[in-house]
Amino acid sequence: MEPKTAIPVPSLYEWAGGMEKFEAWTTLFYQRVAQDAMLEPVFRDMSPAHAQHVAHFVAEVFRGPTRYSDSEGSHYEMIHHHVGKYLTEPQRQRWVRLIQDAADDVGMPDDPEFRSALVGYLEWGSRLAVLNSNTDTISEQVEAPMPKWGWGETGGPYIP
Ligand code: HEM
Repeated sequence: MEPKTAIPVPSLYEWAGGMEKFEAWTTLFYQRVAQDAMLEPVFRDMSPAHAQHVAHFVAEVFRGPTRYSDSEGSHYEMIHHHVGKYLTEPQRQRWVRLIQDAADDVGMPDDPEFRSALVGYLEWGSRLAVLNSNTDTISEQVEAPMPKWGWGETGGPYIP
């Protein structure tokens, strides 16, 4: 019997379609945020580079290139952007809803394994953002490493 060849498991970044896909996703999302009655006031003063920075941050967490931490920020700085913003649970839920709709509309992979990992990350990250926003101090170390996210319990995409 032929031994099974091990197929390397792609990173979430690779499976999603690379940086262009992340940038298209967050660009569409923040265009919609700017038109959303609940979230527009929260993001009214965001920088023109905001959508790109969030794309590069999540791409790096999903094991893509280290563009965010090389030149745009760090995990500590990302947390710092949320501190003292006093975000609410309804705002978080709206953020999660809109970013998932944008994932559908830019054609992010919709297989169960990828979406399980994506939703898990968005729930985790958005809840931390709300927690951090409701304090005025950061307990995280300045040199804290970027988080890393993987496939979780499913272990990888379904490859027949
Ligand atoms: C996985 C979840 C999240 C990630 C990865 C994330 C990431 C980021 C990053 C990278 C920045 C800095 C952007 C820049 O450099 O311009 C930022 C800023 C910010 N985020 Fe988040 N964020 C998340 C969740 C949320 C949620 C749920 C909210 C609100 C409901 C929120 C509100 C904000 C605000 C208000 C800023 C500052 C905008 C400004 O510059 O005025 N974030 N976030």
